[in-house]
Amino acid sequence: MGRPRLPEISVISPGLDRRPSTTEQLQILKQSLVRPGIHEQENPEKVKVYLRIRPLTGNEKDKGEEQGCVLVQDEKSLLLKAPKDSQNMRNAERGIAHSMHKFSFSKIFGPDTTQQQFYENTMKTMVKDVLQGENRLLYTYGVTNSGKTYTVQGNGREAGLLPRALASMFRKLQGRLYSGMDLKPVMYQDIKQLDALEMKVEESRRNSLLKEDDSQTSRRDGTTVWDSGIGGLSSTSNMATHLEDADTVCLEPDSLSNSGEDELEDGVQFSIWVSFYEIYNEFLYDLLDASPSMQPRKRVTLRLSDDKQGNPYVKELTWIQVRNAEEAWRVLKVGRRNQSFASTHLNHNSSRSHCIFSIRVLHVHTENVSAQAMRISELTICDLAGSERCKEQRNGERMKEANNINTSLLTLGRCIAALRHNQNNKTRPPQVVPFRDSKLTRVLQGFFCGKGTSSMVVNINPCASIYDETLQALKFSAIATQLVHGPSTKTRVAYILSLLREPAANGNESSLIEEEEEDSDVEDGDITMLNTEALLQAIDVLKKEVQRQWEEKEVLEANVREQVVTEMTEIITGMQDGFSESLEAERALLEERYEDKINNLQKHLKKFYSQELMERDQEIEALSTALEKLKAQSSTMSDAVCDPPRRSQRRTVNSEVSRLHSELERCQAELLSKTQELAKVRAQLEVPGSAGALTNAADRKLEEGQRNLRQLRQDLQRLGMDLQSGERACCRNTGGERLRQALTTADETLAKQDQILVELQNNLLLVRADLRRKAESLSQTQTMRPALPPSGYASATPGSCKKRGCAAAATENRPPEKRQFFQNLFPTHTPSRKYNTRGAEEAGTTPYSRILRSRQQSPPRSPVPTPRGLRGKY
Ligand SMILES: Nc1ncnc2c1ncn2[C@@H]1O[C@H](COP(=O)(O)OP(=O)(O)OP(=O)(O)O)[C@@H](O)[C@H]1O
Repeated sequence: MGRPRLPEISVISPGLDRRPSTTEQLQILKQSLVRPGIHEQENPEKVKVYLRIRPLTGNEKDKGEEQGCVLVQDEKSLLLKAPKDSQNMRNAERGIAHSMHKFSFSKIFGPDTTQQQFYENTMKTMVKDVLQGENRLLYTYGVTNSGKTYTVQGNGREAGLLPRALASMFRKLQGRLYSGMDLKPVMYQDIKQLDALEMKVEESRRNSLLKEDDSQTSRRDGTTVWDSGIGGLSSTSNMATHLEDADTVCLEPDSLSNSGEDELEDGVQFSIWVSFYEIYNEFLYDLLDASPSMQPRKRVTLRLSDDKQGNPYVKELTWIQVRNAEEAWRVLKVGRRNQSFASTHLNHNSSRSHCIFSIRVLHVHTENVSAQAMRISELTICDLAGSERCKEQRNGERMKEANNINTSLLTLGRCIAALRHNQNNKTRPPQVVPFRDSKLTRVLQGFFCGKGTSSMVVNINPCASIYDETLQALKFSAIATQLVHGPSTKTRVAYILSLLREPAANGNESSLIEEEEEDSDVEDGDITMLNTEALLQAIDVLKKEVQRQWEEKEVLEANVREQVVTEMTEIITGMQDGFSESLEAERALLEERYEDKINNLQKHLKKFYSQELMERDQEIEALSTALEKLKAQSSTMSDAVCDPPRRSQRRTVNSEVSRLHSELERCQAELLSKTQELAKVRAQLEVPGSAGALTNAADRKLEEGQRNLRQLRQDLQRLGMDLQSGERACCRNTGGERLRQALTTADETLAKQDQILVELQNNLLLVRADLRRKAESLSQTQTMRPALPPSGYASATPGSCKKRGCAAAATENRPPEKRQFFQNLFPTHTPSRKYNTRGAEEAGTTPYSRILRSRQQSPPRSPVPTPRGLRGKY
């Protein structure tokens, strides 16, 4: 079953709507007693969180970004509705998130709000408070491209909060400015009395900075390259920023209408000093430390330090005394040029650093100009870098920046959450506020620890495509809306002491720290006032606290891991589904495409073959008509013309065939006679006494036989040719099956003759081998019989041997010659060869072979070779 359904709307910041607790009510009462009139304000101690919605650009509207996901319900409530393509909507569909979120703010400013209206409703009071000696911080928070820089610095003649604040401040201080330069703010909030030389240095620093502004203004198109000093990477600041459009701030008259004369303390003059620095990749850079050189140079990083009271301050930060709003504006412009900008996928001129512009006001009593008698107040405006999803960054440097930005913003969020926890849970041990975990929170720490108050401006961009990021930013700000400006937050020592006083926490009923000590120096950080035992116990308590926090973090980590795994699994499942869907679609598409192809092919083949069939039918038809015609012609000619010549031809063939047969028989007879002669010779050879003579005779006979054989072969060849010509003649005159059959028969006969010849040849070979044996035995006999007359034998034996050798050589050479002859005669006719292989078995069975065998008994006949031409022809 699915998860339990969540309510449709989540109310993220209930803090604004809840009634203040009794303690808070008491505090408010106390405050109202100290500062009369404050009770009239609504929740005066609550941290102000303003929301500003920027208008959509024409381009964004064209892209369909306007989907009504940001709805202003009234001046304090905002409703976010997840657009359909957002991750939030997907989560809502799975039942793990809400699709609508309601947020409450101190005040909401819609897209139509002008810069002046925004200033009047936010910063105007802060300027007044600062001039009355208070410390104020305003910081902007939001996704990149949501309008933070526009809100703080402005755009062209649409001056933002900062120039307006400067202008307003100088307007209020008209006639009340301290002209001397001998007092300078240093460290956290101290004042230093300068000597003549130092004053000179300060003077020249200011002048060189203002001169630089002049020179930069004159070459506005150039680009300064700064070496950020981090990994040798440079950050380039484009001078043609939107601030450059306005050399002077254009402020509407009514915003300056109020002179602050009546609000300012009597007998006090004011000296205004400004500083401008940025936190880029967790390094601090002085933006007013500009030298006139145009060469790229390594920027010097600033260090953070703590004063004696543990208040953090930026060491060696440049402070410039400004005498009017214009000078302040020029200083701001110089600093702005040195700021780290880069083009992100959302904002082509995105601030990649947190920039902090501070105005310190020295309240100088005209009667007593010593540093000790001074008061100092500060207005700090912080333009935070935009939070952006790291995965959107395609560039390594941008990714690193985004990481650092997100880390410091996360730390800020943790600090705010811890502060809220401490404020809301007064009975429980307080949490350590992790100010030290990032540079940003460290430099802003004072404003969160009761040394001043802070206000937050949340900028949002109503584009549907960045809805998820906007939602995160608003959730972040929702925590801040629950903060109240409490008294000074406890220092670490005070925190330890609070742990020691907590009997339930350390299990020790008798607290080691006496209540009386609470307001003593210990509370302010002097830990040496404690005795050793107390310190040891403090260590134990701290160990336990560390252990507790460790366990808490482990649980948190496990939860986060589980959430990440769940989310990743969902993403992977989503991806899998997507892939299988696209695979299915692809398969369907391919199937469809191939089906189409097959159909096409079938159609074409069908067409092709039907055409082919048609053509064949036509051909058959034409051939049958031609055949019919031929038949008709042949039938008409059969009786009258064809008969006599056919009969005569047949006669000619028959006579030719019989002639050939007789010739063949003659050859065979001759061969037989030779064989007989050979046999006789063999018989003679068997008589040892007359061996030499017999061998000679046999040799002679053999020679003769060879000659005859050659003659026979020639005859056979001739006969073949004759037969071929006879066949040709037959073919010319007779067409028809019968002639072909006759020729085939003749062919077969000839093949058989051929076989017989082969057999004869084999016989001859045997005879020769026999003769050779005889000759050897004869030569042996001769060696054994020395009495024989040497002349006859000596002349006869070698000669005969020689002859025999020659004859043997000649006979050995014959078969291949003969084979060659037959092969030449029937080069391609396989049936004859087949016949040769099968001849042995068929010779005894076919009637013709029987005849042949009988012929071998009778006088030999000459074999008839098969004419090559005829074989080729048929
Ligand atoms: N209220 C507004 N009215 C008109 N234009 C605005 C408003 N707010 C912002 N813009 C315009 O929107 C664009 C982005 O604004 P801006 O540079 O101030 O965003 P950002 O939040 O500072 O971005 P980043 O964090 O990346 O620096 C600018 O062109 C700016 O002029």
